[in-house]
Amino acid sequence: MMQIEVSHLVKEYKRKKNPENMLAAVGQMFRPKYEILRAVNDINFGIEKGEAVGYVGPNGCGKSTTIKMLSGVLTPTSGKVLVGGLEPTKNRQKINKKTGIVFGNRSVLWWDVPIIESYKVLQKLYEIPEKRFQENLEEFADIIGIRQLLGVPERQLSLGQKMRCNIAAAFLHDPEIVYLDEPTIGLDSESKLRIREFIRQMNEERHTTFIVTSHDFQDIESLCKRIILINHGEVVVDDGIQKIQKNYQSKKQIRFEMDQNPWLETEKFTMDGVTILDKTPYSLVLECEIQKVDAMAVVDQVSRACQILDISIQGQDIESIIREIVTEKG
Ligand SMILES: Nc1ncnc2c1ncn2[C@@H]1O[C@H](COP(=O)(O)OP(=O)(O)OP(=O)(O)O)[C@@H](O)[C@H]1O
Repeated sequence: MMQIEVSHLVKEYKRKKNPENMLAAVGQMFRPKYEILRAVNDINFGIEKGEAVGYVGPNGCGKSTTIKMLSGVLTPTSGKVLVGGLEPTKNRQKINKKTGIVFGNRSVLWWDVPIIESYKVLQKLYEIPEKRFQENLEEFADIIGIRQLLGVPERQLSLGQKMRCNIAAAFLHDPEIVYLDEPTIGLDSESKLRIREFIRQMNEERHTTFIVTSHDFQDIESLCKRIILINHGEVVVDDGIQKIQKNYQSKKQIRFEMDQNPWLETEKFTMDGVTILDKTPYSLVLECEIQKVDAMAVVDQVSRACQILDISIQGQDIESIIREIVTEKG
């Protein structure tokens, strides 16, 4: 059995129609008109225990709506969600104990009491045995770097410190599944790295399942092996990152170091499907369309015109592949 099972999931929101003009706006005050927005439209996927999945897509595509249904905050309009075999909306307490949620732009800690006091409140709320609480605290303190922060109220912490304390808070009750919503948004690179390292460790050592929604593809690439791409409330791609990179790649970059650059004065490369991205007297960076031209044929062409000193070939990064898929299908 999958740990998370989503089948034919649909969520519709009923919302007031935006008036087209002033007159309509006045009319709306007396007799409001509503429209139905289908934010999630027949979504299906399964996630196994211990998987780390990137749940990505453009603004407003339905990511948060899905996560809210997985955590039991929202009831689906139709379709089914099962988390550990339970329907989240009907088992809120059990689901809460199994899961943790981290919002990059929201805190679950109290503003003006020391972090440790907030943690103790969570300990009571989640009924965490004292021994386990202390063990977790001890383990997290160094990995995510919060030892010195435990006695400080949240209001005195920097954004990065605050976020690290919030992440640790989400793991105190040994959740089996953790939803991360933009976990590193707005953070400095040191905090980003620390947070990613901590999450990776939880995934590897405790087999915690992760669903990560983030617009930062470094989060996704460093944490997840699989991506579910959503657009307009539907799953567009659901596959391993490496497979997506292999199957959807449309371009490659080739960088040459050379004794002298024969294309220095020209704007165009001599082969169809190849564009010059950058050039100096001793280097040339080309972009090749995979469908049109073979990278080795390009290397061959360059080697006829000059002496190549070094070559590196780079595939497209996952962010630009995802962007292309969204533009093509959207
Ligand atoms: N409470 C609500 N009432 C009405 N419409 C809503 C509500 N919440 C979300 N929506 C709409 O549903 C759609 C999906 O929103 P959702 O928040 O799930 O997107 P998202 O993928 O999480 O976006 P983002 O990347 O910007 O966080 C959007 O068009 C949004 O305007």
